[in-house]
Amino acid sequence: LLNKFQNLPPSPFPVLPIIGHLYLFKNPLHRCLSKLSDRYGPVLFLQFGSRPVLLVSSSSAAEECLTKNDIVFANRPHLLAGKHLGNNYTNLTYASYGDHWRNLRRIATLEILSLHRVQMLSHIRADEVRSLIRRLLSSDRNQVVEMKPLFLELMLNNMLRMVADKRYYGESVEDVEEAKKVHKIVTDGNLLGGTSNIGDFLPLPKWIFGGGYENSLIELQKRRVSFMQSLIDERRKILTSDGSSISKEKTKCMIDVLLSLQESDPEYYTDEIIRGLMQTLITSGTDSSAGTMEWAMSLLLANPEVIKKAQNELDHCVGNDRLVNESDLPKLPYLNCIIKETTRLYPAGPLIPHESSEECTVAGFRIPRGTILLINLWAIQQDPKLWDEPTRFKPERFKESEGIMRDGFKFMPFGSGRRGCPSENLAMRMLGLTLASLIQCFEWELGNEKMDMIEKLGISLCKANSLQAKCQPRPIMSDVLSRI
Ligand code: HEM
Repeated sequence: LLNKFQNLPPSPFPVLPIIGHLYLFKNPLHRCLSKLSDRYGPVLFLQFGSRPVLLVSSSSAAEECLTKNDIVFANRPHLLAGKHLGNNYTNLTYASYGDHWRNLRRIATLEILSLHRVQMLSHIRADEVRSLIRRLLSSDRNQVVEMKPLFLELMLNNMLRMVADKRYYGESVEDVEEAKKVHKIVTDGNLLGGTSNIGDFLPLPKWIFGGGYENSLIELQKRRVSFMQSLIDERRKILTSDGSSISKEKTKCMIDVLLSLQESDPEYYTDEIIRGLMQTLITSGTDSSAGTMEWAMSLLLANPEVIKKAQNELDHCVGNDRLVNESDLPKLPYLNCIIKETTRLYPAGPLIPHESSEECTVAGFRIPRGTILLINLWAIQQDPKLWDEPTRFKPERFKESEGIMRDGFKFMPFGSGRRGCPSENLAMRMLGLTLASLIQCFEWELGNEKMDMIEKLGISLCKANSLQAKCQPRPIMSDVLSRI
């Protein structure tokens, strides 16, 4: 009644004192919130403890938020993780909309993730995929391979080589102790960054809730800062060893580019800014891409006819006398449909978080300033009103669509608007090349009798239990495989 009077969107009843609607929530949150929307409507007003939340689960309301109200909703919610891991909300992912965020976003898109630079570093991705293939070739034919760590290490090597020209996993890693340290920094980051912290929503003293969590964040951030700084120092030493200035021609990785910018504008491009950008790319880039790879392979193993079709496409368009490469990807529309269908069912960011900086209206309702917006992308991408057999894995449904990873506001795994993912191009290359290579080179089967598709929502939407698979080199590719 009160909501109606204030023209707020409907709310499930009752709203309890202090905890609000928190009593309704279970993991995984995107599924639970989707059920609430089915029951109470696609535009809901919730109380996460003391914080007001607008939950949007229809494509038309999402469109309104990300077009007409895109600037109003271009902030991120301030949560404890962003305070510590996001360097007091100053990192690209966590920063509020404004000049600072715009600058970081410009540097990321123009200097680091531009088409040109991503293209220039394609040899890194090709190298790392070859290294993964060698690891799979060296495993015993009947051995069950756990895929999750392989994908995580692949994506980490990709990102760390792009960022710092260093690899930490797999073959030819010199310092094993250092590699272990890096692994721990990343996995702790995924764990803590993805933990929901009740203390963010309840106005209770820290010593009751969240004290231990906050201490872990602070301790992790110390380790991260010291690791990132050591990489910067190392690159600075290499680049300036001949006493000359850092010209653009000398730059091999992202830190180099940022250090060359630091030479011309030391006040803005401080080491702190460089560390923040490094950290953002490594944390946003690895878990999301590795998780999506694992979902894609799981769906393929559960649907062997789809692998066959993709193999036919590869044999036809690329052949069997060389490995697939990134420039083949536009010629592989069925592979593209597989990636789309994977990210439809398992979007890495199933609940996209924004926050309103002023009052606005959505679906005719009044949305107060400071409201957290959660767009339930997972629910929208499986909305039975928009999708035929929404829960089925059917890559063919994207047959008529073009290469782009968007279909209005009903399919947008990389988000949309100002805060949309700046790295779609890089992610699609990493996913496309890895998946294509695994399909081209191996026959796959499940490693255990039955596969589960249980979801776990951490920093991104991951498979709770690692995919177990068996693979055999395809005889038709034996010549190529003997040379890599
Ligand atoms: C399968 C892979 C990926 C998916 C599905 C994905 C998806 C997303 C989504 C849904 C968002 C939020 C959009 C919004 O708030 O409206 C996002 C933001 C972001 N992504 Fe990605 N992403 C992927 C890979 C990557 C990679 C590889 C990088 C970097 C190397 C990256 C960097 C970022 C950053 C920095 C943001 C925050 C941008 C901002 O707040 O301005 N992502 N991504």
